Amino acid sequence: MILSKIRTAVVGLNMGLEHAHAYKLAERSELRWVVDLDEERAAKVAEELGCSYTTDWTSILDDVDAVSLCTPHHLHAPQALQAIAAGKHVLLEKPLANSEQDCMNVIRAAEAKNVTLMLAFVVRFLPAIRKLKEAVDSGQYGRPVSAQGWVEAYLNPVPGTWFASKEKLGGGVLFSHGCHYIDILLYLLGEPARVSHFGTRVGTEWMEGEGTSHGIIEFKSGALAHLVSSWGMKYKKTPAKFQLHMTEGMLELDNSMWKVLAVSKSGTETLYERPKEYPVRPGQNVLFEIEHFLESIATGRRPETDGHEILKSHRTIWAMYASLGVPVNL
Ligand SMILES: NC(=O)C1=CN([C@@H]2O[C@H](COP(=O)(O)OP(=O)(O)OC[C@H]3O[C@@H](n4cnc5c(N)ncnc54)[C@H](OP(=O)(O)O)[C@@H]3O)[C@@H](O)[C@H]2O)C=CC1
Ligand SMILES: O=C1CO[C@H](CO)[C@@H](O)[C@@H]1O
Repeated sequence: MILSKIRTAVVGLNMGLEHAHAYKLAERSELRWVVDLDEERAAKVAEELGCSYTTDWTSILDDVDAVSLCTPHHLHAPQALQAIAAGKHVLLEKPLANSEQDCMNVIRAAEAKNVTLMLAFVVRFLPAIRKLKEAVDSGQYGRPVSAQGWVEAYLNPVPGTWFASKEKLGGGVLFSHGCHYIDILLYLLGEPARVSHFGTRVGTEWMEGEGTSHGIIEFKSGALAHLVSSWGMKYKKTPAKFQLHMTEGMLELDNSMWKVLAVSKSGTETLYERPKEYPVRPGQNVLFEIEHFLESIATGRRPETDGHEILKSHRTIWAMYASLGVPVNL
């Protein structure tokens, strides 16, 4: 079905604030509602963006075509199922759900209702990541040998919240934050073959899941990847976010995620840098994924980060957790 303007709503207004700004920027969307349990917050955002607000997201389903769910992880599956049952297209913040069974339930429900289900893996849609993919696939730099990624941050302790609960978060920092780079690694390097993982709570004892994670993936191609994810690195400032060493060169993503360098026998080349038309403004980073979601709805095409695609990277993480440092065959 081709809709002229897709009527949208955003539920949960912390990360969801970015979605709301992006829906406001996107031509295909008419942002109609913002929803948060905190009425004052919802009212403030609604006033800024010129839409309606409520604290009860289920009351607006008749008035929208699509909804972004930007709520705590343990609510993703039940809320997605409810929105899908009402025939709404869903852009779900990561993760899809905290268990494989819940993931499958959401995927099957969306297929049965013939609605678009997309996972909001914002990093995947950044132009720099597209450029990295193009460079890897071009063959110009040879074959992937070794990738290193760093997802290092410091999270102010929030004990007693859903973030601190392993059950509600669905794991630790790897599942909640490193997941972006597990997705990128699979996107760039293909099918994983074996994984291994260590996690620690040292320095992040306020949370039940691991606050620092070291994971290794061996790909079917033979390439290796090492990902460090952490919410406990108060003083670390990495110059690079991601490096991929190839047989004929090296590709590097900088910490802003808006610059890609290539090093090869012909020297160092900037493959991509943030252009002037992408100023830093609220909603800009997620605009690419929001536009992909709206286009998928309008055209009926499968979104790139649909449930099946994302379940592959969730399974990789679950296998890493199961490995406890010992390689586990996937
Ligand atoms: N891709 C990215 O870069 C990021 C993604 N995220 C993802 O976004 C999602 C939300 O995370 P985050 O924003 O950090 O979480 P927060 O807990 O900070 O914000 C969630 C918001 O949702 C509200 N909320 C909770 N339940 C409901 C409900 N039933 N109806 C309406 N509003 C509700 C909360 O209200 P209240 O506080 O009153 O409970 C809160 O304002 C997660 O899936 C997370 O993984 C988060 C950060 C970055
Ligand atoms: O990328 C991200 C940034 O950090 C958040 C936590 O503060 C994560 O949940 C999120 O996925």
